[in-house]
Amino acid sequence: MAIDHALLVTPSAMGRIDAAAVASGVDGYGLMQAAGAHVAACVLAHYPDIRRAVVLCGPGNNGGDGHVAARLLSQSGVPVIRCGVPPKKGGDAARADAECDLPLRALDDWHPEAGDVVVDALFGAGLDRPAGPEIAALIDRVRNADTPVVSVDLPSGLSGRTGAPTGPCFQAAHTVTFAALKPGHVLMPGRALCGEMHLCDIGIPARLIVSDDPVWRNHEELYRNQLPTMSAQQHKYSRGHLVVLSGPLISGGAARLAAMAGLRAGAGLVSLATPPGAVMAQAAHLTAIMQRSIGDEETLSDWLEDDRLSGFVLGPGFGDLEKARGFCGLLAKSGRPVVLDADGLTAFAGRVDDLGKLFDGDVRLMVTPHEGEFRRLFPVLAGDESLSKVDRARAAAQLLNAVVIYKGPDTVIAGPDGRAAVNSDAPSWLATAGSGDVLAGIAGGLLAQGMPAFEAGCASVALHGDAGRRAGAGMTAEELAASVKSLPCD
Ligand SMILES: NC(=O)C1=CN([C@@H]2O[C@H](COP(=O)(O)OP(=O)(O)OC[C@H]3O[C@@H](n4cnc5c(N)ncnc54)[C@H](OP(=O)(O)O)[C@@H]3O)[C@@H](O)[C@H]2O)[C@@H](O)CC1
Ligand SMILES: Nc1ncnc2c1ncn2[C@@H]1O[C@H](COP(=O)(O)OP(=O)(O)O)[C@@H](O)[C@H]1O
Ligand SMILES: [K+]
Repeated sequence: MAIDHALLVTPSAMGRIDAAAVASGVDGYGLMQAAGAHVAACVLAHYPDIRRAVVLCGPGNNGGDGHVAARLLSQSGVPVIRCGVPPKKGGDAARADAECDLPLRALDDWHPEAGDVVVDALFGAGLDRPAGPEIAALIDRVRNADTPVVSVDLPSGLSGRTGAPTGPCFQAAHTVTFAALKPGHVLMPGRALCGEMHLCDIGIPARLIVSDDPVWRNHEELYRNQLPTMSAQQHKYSRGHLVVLSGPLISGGAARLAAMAGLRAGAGLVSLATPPGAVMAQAAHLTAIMQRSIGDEETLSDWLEDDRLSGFVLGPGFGDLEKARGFCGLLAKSGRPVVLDADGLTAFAGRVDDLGKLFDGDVRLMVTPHEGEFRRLFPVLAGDESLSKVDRARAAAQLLNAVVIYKGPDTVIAGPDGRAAVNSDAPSWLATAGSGDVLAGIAGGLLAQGMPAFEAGCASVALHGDAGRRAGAGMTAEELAASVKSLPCD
């Protein structure tokens, strides 16, 4: 069976999929056997020098997978100790426990030795509250002994829905999960707590692995059909004219980075709208990028009469928050797509309702907050610990009628219609000054070419990561902007 690596399924949806598989005739105990076998195989493959497997089993089906793994590891010749709590009666886990003839010791009946590998089968999808003191002490003991951990489905203590620990949590070296990744495997800090991920097929039919609330890993199929294409009939104006609103003399570099990235993302023309006092300084740095002196709302209004201007980036290095609000109002009224980033976002801290009202109708606002900017704009959402990053981005997208690119190592792209994607494979060296300006420019470049906002958001984040990989570790934002690759030809 081909696994859909792009679909993220919440633990509760996974429970329904599991039930549907069993209802359709799949043997539930067979699924547990397959799950346990994958776990045992992972241990054997990654720890060939293992001296002893310490399998920690919880009361539910996660523990059931552990009982199977313990039996198979033992049959492979690995010394195994099995610790845990007795399984709930009557289910698959109880059967797996009965079929394993290793004694089930108490949870604390284990003293770390060199060569131990822990198999963490305490809690998976069923975790619904913080682990109690006994589990907390065990997690501490494993951590202090520096024993490697292979977690079954999820590191025990981690919420598969939010990616946040509910209390004490294992740090796994490997996590073996089944049928589909869960949001907690890709959202931070969950992704880091999982270690290396292994997604395994246990025989649940692909047609059943669906979700009524899908979240995707960011991947090409989400946006490929909407990417701008190039053909012989085109001229530069038909490829869009992106305008980046530039700030004062001292901070013009951010707008230049965005402009260069927009050009490389395929906009036919890119102009900086520069305050008069900064025009000469900018001119010294520009070649392909054009410039227009725009000092106030009146000159901007006049320029907006040119309906070939097809997209705007407002915020990088912009500085003047009041002016940013005024400019944003004019851009909104122009009916064209706008990317708000950095100072363009801070300008609306405490005023998100005003921002939402500016952009009603078709979705043409994109906002690109990092964690701090998100917190400034949406303090209530940011402070609600029951919400995942995906939930927060979706709620923000609805409040603003915008596509939200909520940045970080686990960038979430969300639309007001509820569509959401998580990008978790960007290189960590994107965390460098000016990198966000480049992302805003890519997004502006794609929107200026007429790409719909959600797809443009997903594509921008992917192109940004690709550019980072191409530029390599140690890159600067200038090199990142220069590494943005223009789009495929048709
Ligand atoms: N999806 C699939 O297709 C397949 C899934 N499989 C496996 O099944 C796993 C899900 O199994 P599961 O539903 O039995 O949940 P699991 O995580 O074992 O928790 C069990 C119980 O623990 C309890 N509990 C919760 N939190 C607690 C806490 N902090 N401290 C103490 N107790 C706590 C709570 O019970 P309660 O005490 O509330 O009665 C809960 O119900 C999944 O992760 C995967 O490994 C495979 O077998 C193959 C097929
Ligand atoms: N650890 C990380 N791994 C991958 N990408 C990251 C990481 N940290 C930051 N990024 C990305 O780098 C960019 C930084 O943007 P931002 O914080 O706005 O920086 P700046 O304001 O300096 O341009 C964002 O696209 C973000 O998603
Ligand atoms: K686990």
